[in-house]
Amino acid sequence: MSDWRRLFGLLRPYRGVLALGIGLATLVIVANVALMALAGWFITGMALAGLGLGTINYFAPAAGIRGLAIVRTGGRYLERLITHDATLRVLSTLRVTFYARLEPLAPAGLQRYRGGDLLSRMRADIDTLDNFYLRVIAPTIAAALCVVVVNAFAAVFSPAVAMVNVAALLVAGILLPWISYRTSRARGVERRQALADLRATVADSVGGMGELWAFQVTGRQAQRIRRLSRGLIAAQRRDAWADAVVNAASATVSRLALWGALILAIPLVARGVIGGPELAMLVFLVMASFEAVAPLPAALRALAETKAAARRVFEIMDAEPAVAEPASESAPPATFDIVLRDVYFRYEDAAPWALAGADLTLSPGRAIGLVGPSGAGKTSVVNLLLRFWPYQAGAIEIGGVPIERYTTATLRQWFAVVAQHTHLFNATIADNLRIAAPEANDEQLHAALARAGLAERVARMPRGLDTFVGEAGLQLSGGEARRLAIARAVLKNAPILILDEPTEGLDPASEAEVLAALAPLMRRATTLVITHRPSVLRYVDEIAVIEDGRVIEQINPRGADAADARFWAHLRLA
Ligand SMILES: Nc1ncnc2c1ncn2[C@@H]1O[C@H](COP(=O)(O)OP(=O)(O)OP(=O)(O)O)[C@@H](O)[C@H]1O
Repeated sequence: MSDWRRLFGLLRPYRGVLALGIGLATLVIVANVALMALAGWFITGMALAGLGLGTINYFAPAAGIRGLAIVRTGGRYLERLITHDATLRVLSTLRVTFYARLEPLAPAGLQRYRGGDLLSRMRADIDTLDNFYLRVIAPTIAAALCVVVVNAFAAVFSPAVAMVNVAALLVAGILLPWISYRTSRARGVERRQALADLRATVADSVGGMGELWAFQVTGRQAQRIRRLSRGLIAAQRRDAWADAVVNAASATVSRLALWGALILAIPLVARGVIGGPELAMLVFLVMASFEAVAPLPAALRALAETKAAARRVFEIMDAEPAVAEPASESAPPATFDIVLRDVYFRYEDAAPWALAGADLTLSPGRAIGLVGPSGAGKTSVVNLLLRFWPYQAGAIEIGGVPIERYTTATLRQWFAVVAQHTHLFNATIADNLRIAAPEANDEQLHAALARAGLAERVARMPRGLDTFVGEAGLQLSGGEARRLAIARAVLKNAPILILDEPTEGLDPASEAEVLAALAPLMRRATTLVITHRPSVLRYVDEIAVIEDGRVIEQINPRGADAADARFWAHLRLA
């Protein structure tokens, strides 16, 4: 479906209100033209009456002028109120739909977009789409209707004046805007892209400010931002110039139309076909009628910009999630044992295999430690279990059922994950914990913190559970952030527990506390622990060694030889 049809589709539910908005916009312009024409007629009539060249009843026209002024002001107010309200509704629906489509794309489908770029699409591009109705559709239809009404009225007095006026309006309203559109179309795309690049770079720089200072490259980054900013300003300047030229040309055409009307209408007065007041009325009408086409150059330019924004928004909305959801679900498994059988997986088509024939079995109530060198495929196993990515061959089953038979929402309910890099939201400790259990009361939150060994630390904070953790949890130490993540897992109390380096960043005493807290959870769940630490591996029932995407060995860490240092050396833990 073309982008334009989709944009019209978005407006469809509000078509009644939007049509009313166009009706009001037309009424406002017609009232304005009528006001000017009537004023011209009235002043001339009064002047002639004052010279004794006729009589005039000034009550009716004076009342008409007042009435038209009221219609113009009231109509404009109502039109703005109605159309902006409807447009904002369209945009808020679109924003919600966009987010709903964005969410399932994470993380696989969003890898190639920069965070700032996505934000830009969601905010600025969607905002730009309000142009479609407010700056493109409404003014164009209103202009067309006005040109017909106003010139039909002018034709009653002089068809020739009406024809000249229509021709001038077509030049000012269609030909000039079209030339402007042709020249600005490419620039619209270029400017959107320049703006998105600038936003993404600024967002990136703010996020990585610490690194930029540490490596002393703030100057280089500032230069980059300056360069992008200059590019954007240059594009905006070119637009402003194009605007100025079109506006000047349009003003010239309107003055020529005025002269044309005078040249054609004066002989009519001389021949007695129309009176002096009608001449003034026609001239004012011609002059005022250009108000109808004044927004059209901007409308066509907005069209280019709207199209570019719509493409960027629809690109995300059309992207298919990397993993497909099943049409119907299997019943939940009776047990949560997990089997990976000869699994082959790579992140992209041409990329090397991250898992190449991986086999692994996990049983309920038992913990498996997954060890192996960096890049061996440990995190990839977790990515597949959570269905963040689809795998290319082999099978992964939970309780004997292939994981593809469950929706991602159902499947992920069964997992509690303490990831290597847990994201903490810039919110309170309580908010961060309730991600795992939205209904949990404060008592349950305190209990979970106690089990993660964080209760005392939180109790010492003046605002306790309501303490803000800062951007990405920056106001907590690495160890505290990790324990908060563990408290989340405690709260979720899921049948499958994934621990990715759960004690990284903790001193030996805290590590022992956290492991003691995790031990009861591990006994209840099917547990996979990724770690490099022998201290953690002492808590698992089995160690699986993974290398180059394959599990090459499964060993018992509690066997007799585990007392020997050579056993651990053999695992080559970093
Ligand atoms: N998101 C990704 N996109 C593309 N390739 C990836 C991605 N994540 C990992 N890889 C690649 O897949 C391979 C396996 O990575 P994985 O993260 O599973 O290793 P790992 O054993 O967990 O390593 P580490 O111990 O360093 O975390 C690596 O070659 C890595 O470069």
